[in-house]
Amino acid sequence: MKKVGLLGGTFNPPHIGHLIIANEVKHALGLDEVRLMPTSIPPHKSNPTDATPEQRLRMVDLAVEGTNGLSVSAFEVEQGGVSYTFETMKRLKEHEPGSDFYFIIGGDMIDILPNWYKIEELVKVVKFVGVGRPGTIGKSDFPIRMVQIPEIELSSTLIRERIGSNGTIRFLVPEKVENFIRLEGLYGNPTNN
Ligand SMILES: Nc1ncnc2c1ncn2[C@@H]1O[C@H](COP(=O)(O)OP(=O)(O)OP(=O)(O)O)[C@@H](O)[C@H]1O
Ligand SMILES: O=C(O)c1ccc[n+]([C@@H]2O[C@H](COP(=O)([O-])O)[C@@H](O)[C@H]2O)c1
Repeated sequence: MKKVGLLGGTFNPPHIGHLIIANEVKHALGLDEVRLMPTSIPPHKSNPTDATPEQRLRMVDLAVEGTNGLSVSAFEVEQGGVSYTFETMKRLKEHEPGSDFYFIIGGDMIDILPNWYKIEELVKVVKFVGVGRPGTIGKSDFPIRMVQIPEIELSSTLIRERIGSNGTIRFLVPEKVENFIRLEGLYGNPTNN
């Protein structure tokens, strides 16, 4: 079986924290690849109005460009609607019966896992892999394999706030993502710092 990691997220925008997580888990668990998979409509947060699903997908594409073993999955964006992980995994497993999926989540998601759609059934069809995140508890009664990573206090929220206040986002997002944000004029005032 091919060992495939999935890092689902809103990626509004993707930041280096996402890349660190994906790469650390890939190496720690010896996965064949990790796919970053942007949601269409995220289930547990308000639907972003500042970037379209296609723009978020494009930014993830740029973020993984040239990386070894990291790629992007357009599966949820193409499906449309609310991206419930249970539904996604059911369909993905049908598409790829030869793959074993590892769904990667950060501490904030671990904390709200009991509220996920059909979680009791979901934990039976997918292996959850957890990573710590500053400011979260990151513990669960559900089976989650924890991977130790160098934790980073970085979020898409911080990136959006920095751009909005004309602050620097240099090194916090891949250079190509920053260029795209500026070109498209996303998140308010594109920074020149
Ligand atoms: N700094 C981080 N440390 C650990 N996990 C993270 C980090 N940033 C994001 N994640 C995890 O990556 C996945 C996708 O995150 P998402 O795209 O929602 O980014 P975010 O930074 O949490 O966004 P926002 O600030 O808009 O809520 C989630 O499982 C989240 O827990
Ligand atoms: O299926 C659910 O109920 C569910 C609830 C919250 C989050 N998720 C998934 O977890 C991933 C990270 O979510 P988010 O909100 O941090 O972008 C993303 O792939 C979501 O679809 C899934």
